[in-house]
Amino acid sequence: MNPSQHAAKVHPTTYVVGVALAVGSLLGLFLMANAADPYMAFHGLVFLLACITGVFLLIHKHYNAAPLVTADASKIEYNEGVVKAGIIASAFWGIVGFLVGLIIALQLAFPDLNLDLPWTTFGRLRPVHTSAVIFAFGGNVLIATSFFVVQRTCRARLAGEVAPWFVFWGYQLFIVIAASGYVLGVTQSKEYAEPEWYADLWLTFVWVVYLLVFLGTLWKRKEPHIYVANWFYLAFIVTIAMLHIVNNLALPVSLDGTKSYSLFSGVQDALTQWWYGHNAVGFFLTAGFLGIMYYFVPKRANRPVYSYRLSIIHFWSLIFLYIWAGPHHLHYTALPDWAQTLGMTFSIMLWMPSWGGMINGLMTLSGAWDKLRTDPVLRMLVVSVAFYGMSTFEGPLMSIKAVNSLSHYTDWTVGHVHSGALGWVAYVSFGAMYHLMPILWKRERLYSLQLVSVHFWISTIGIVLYITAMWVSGILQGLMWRAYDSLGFLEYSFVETVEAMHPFYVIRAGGGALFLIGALVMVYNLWRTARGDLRDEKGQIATTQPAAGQPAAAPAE
Ligand code: HEM
Ligand code: HEM
Ligand SMILES: [Cu+2]
Repeated sequence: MNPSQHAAKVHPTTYVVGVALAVGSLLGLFLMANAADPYMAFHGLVFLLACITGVFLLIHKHYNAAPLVTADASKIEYNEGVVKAGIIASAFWGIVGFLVGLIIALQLAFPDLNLDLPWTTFGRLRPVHTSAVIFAFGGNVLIATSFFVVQRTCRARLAGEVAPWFVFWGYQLFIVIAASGYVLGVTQSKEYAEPEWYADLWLTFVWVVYLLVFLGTLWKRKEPHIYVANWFYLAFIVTIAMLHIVNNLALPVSLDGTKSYSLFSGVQDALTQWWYGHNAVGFFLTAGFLGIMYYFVPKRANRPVYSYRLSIIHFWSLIFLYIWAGPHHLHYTALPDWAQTLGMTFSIMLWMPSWGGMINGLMTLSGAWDKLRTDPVLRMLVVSVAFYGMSTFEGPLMSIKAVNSLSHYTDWTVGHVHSGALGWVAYVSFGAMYHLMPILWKRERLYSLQLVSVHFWISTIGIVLYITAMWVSGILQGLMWRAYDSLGFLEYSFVETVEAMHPFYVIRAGGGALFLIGALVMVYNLWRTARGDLRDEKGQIATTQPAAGQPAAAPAE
């Protein structure tokens, strides 16, 4: 089959998607014209524009389709375009998310920065930050790496041609609708599940297609064995679908308005929400990123996984234990006491499988520790695993009711979150992005390993400033709240405790700024790599890739 023959043949799914996009455009137009509130009208417009763009992309793809069968039939043509798009989106949303994080950190230190406008207040920007970093940055990293890893480890091209692109663009549309909604004040007020019912429905649809693409690729595999990274990715995709659907069960007030009411109320609502919230940590921020660890750490170190048996044991115990630990977010609330104790017990047990994963990741470097000296990308990956170990030690500690009575509601929690988020999630993502960049853009190596080192050190100092400031401020805050004088009166008024936090909030913002600068250095390095530039690390002169025949610079890995 030659390219022209291929381009002439229209795959039936192309028609189906084309018709769906046309219907979607009409729906968007209808909502724009008939919405019950201006926010729905705006989101109708966004949906309309997205569908029209989709039609153009479909037509473009049809006429520019690359031939799927190459001269060498034994070579598998991996779908790398969508992985590339995912990496670019990750870099973009990462910068947005870190920047908004820095802005809200500055707002806590200097409240005037709320600007007295509804759209720019802390309350609206905070969910923009959490969703941008977790779902937009983290989500795109997970989609991109899972699409890459499942193809390579199954030795099969990604299932579907339009479907993976639908997952990618559909997910970006969800992010835009969610974030613009927050700024306008559209929220159902469930932490990490703020988007309203229509955005939730859209995400459900996109997510099911994601699951089908992933399963379809596993199905086509030429490798009899399913590599452990895929187990973690699959657990992440399936469980997130379940959590998302149950926690978002709600009744919209009308089909053309944004507002809805949750099906749950009172303590049932709280329990469902934190079953969701905790397992979003367990399956989005942990299982998914463990999938990344299990592929990229062995690859980068060029060593096999330390223990395959340990990976299976810790996989099953991790997913079994995580799902019960949610009540540790509801200590000393109206939740029955036995449920709180159950949550605490499972959280403490969770320490073991978590450290099983950490040990497996770290010990994979046995015999390759020297590479840490020369390869800053591997260093980033290893430090991420160490942070994973640290935050999964701190978590079980904080779940103990006596400890939680001090830590709950304080900045200690925020510090715990960011040692996991910055140290583990972001670092393992950066490592994977650095590793993938030269492979996807067919470059000999990264533009500059020295710049990776610069990124590593700037952001490590940033993380340390962030989490130490939060430990001190959190414990100080907790102690001030519970201090009584000799007559039994509270020692401090609330505003005094707020004032005491100020210096730590300034330090945290400084740490966040360093983290953001580090990420900007990374984006620069990735961009130069994509362009094909190489930095001569000694002479510091930028050159382009060496021509054929010329000796290539020695790769540092
Ligand atoms: C430049 C980097 C970052 C800065 C300056 C920053 C700053 C902040 C601030 C100021 C808050 C609000 C804390 C409060 O309400 O008291 C926050 C919350 C949060 N951030 Fe970040 N952040 C950064 C990066 C990240 C990343 C990379 C992630 C995840 C991958 C993340 C996840 C979260 C989460 C989950 C919360 C909610 C915490 C809670 O409710 O306890 N952040 N962040
Ligand atoms: C064994 C593992 C872990 C356990 C047992 C655990 C336990 C806890 C506990 C007890 C809290 C405080 C609840 C409260 O007082 O409100 C908490 C909060 C949190 N943890 Fe962990 N943690 C673990 C690992 C992680 C990791 C690896 C991450 C991130 C990648 C993470 C992200 C969070 C977030 C985002 C919150 C804040 C939720 C909120 O209030 O908005 N945790 N965790
Ligand atoms: Cu939790």
